[in-house]
Amino acid sequence: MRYFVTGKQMKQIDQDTIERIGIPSLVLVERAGLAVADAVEEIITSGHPDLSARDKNKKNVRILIACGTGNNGADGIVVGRILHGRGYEAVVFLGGNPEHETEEHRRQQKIAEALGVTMMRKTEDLSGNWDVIVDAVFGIGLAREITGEWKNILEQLSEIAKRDGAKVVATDTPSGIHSQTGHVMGTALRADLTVTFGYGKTGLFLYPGRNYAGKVRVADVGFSDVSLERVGWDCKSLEESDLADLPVRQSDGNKGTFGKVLVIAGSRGMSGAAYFSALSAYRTGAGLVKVLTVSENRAVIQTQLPEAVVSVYDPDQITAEEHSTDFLREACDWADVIVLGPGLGQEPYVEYLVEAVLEHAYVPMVLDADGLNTVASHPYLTRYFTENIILTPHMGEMARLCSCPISELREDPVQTVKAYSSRYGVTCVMKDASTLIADKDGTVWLNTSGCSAMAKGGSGDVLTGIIAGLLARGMDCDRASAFGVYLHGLAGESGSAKFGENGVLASNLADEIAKLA
Ligand SMILES: NC(=O)C1=CN([C@@H]2O[C@H](COP(=O)(O)OP(=O)(O)OC[C@H]3O[C@@H](n4cnc5c(N)ncnc54)[C@H](OP(=O)(O)O)[C@@H]3O)[C@@H](O)[C@H]2O)[C@@H](O)CC1
Ligand SMILES: Nc1ncnc2c1ncn2[C@@H]1O[C@H](COP(=O)(O)OP(=O)(O)O)[C@@H](O)[C@H]1O
Ligand SMILES: [K+]
Repeated sequence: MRYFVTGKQMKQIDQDTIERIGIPSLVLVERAGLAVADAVEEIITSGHPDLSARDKNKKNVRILIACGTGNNGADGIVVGRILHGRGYEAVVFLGGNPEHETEEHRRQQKIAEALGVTMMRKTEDLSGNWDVIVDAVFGIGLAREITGEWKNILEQLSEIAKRDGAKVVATDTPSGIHSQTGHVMGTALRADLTVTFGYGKTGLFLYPGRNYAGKVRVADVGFSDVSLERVGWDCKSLEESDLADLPVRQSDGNKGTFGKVLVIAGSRGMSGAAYFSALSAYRTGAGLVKVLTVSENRAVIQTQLPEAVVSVYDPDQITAEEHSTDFLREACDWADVIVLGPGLGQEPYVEYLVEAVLEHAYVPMVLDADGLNTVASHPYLTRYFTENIILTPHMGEMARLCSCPISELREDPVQTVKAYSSRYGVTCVMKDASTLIADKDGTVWLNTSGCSAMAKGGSGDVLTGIIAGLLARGMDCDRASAFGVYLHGLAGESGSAKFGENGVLASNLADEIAKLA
């Protein structure tokens, strides 16, 4: 498990470390600079064939370290000094108003001067045929939109990096990226690698920040989890080692042991969504899957997925009259887990169907797609929400549920998803390129697996089935959601390795999940 923090929380952790624990600020700055210098040297000696060839003559390797006036800049001066000491042609550029420089910054300048490190303050032309540019302009202290001189400098560095083919290594955060939201604050410098200190910053894993950060490495520079516990964190994130926590399949289990999933999905002319959800629930390990759909879909589902039990209804018989939905009550009583919504459509009968299921279901339920759209257009249905419900909206559906534009949801996505789930006491999976999951207790999980291969029709239906399969295997709503999203992303990555990022189909995701879950 990894923990991500906001810039504000990281500042408090800095403070706690310095003031309560007693590690001097300058020691942290030294270790931060060392971690970046090591990363730069790794790129020089291994990552780049041209550079490793010239490694024999390190003086020919040209490194520009661009420093701001805060402690991010202080880290940068340390990077310059260490690389200078190791024999590289390291040039430290000091930008901004010297009067704003921090104490650590000034101390590091003195040390660098004493060791003969090349430092310059010119801003008009930073060209220099650089092999590596180290970005130490702004870290977690970035407080507002970047304008004026700094905007020019960052844009210049961007151009130079492109022109020279230089690798860019960001110190703590790519300058210009907001460490909490991932927003570009006026302009930002795109990195190949970001070496961030202590804990991942949420903004490095949310788009567009995730694109600017490149590969992210979290370096241990001396912070302790004691401070993290005192200060708190923003969100957590699963990693591969957490998969060991997936429920073990009992060797003496039967299909009842592994749970019965009821998939209420599909409409006239729309059977695919029901199929993908049902298939994925089976592929994730559910014992028995029943599809409840319109009569027209019976033949096609039975042919595509003979392993599923198929039960059908005539939509014309579903009305506001209570007894018209009695069959749904019986179906709900049978299930251990319910999936409600994929491909249901928006005809008027769907409102009665969704209401009846929400009212009569007492087991964990994944509410997706048209189930969500129905709730969005009939908000009174939220009165049936319980802690057993997982909502899986993509950003468009979330915008409908919250009655606000997507741009507003993205202003602070972690707060958006957290506010929704705590308002309604549900688990909310807000699907995006970086999916966020919030549980009713206010914990937010940020997913880092997956790739753009998953941006394709049917992919969301597969996720719904995966979460249902994990619920059927006995996981609780929060963990089934977080693990389901993580596994779904891993399936996307392994599907993409096989079929290429353009060629993956939803059915491939369902197949890949079989090996992962
Ligand atoms: N001991 C520690 O504290 C440790 C800190 N560490 C490192 O320090 C970093 C945090 O340092 P920090 O707090 O000094 O902030 P930083 O990111 O350098 O930026 C602040 C400067 O930028 C300026 N500024 C901000 N926004 C601006 C804008 N839009 N446009 C223009 N200027 C703007 C702001 O100016 P001001 O607002 O004062 O005018 C100020 O001068 C952290 O990311 C990590 O790298 C590690 O070494 C571990 C130990
Ligand atoms: N660029 C991306 N990177 C990672 N995951 C993505 C990306 N684009 C989409 N996804 C994932 O793919 C799924 C798409 O779901 P959804 O939009 O509901 O699809 P559908 O309705 O077609 O089934 C979501 O889980 C989403 O997080
Ligand atoms: K930076």
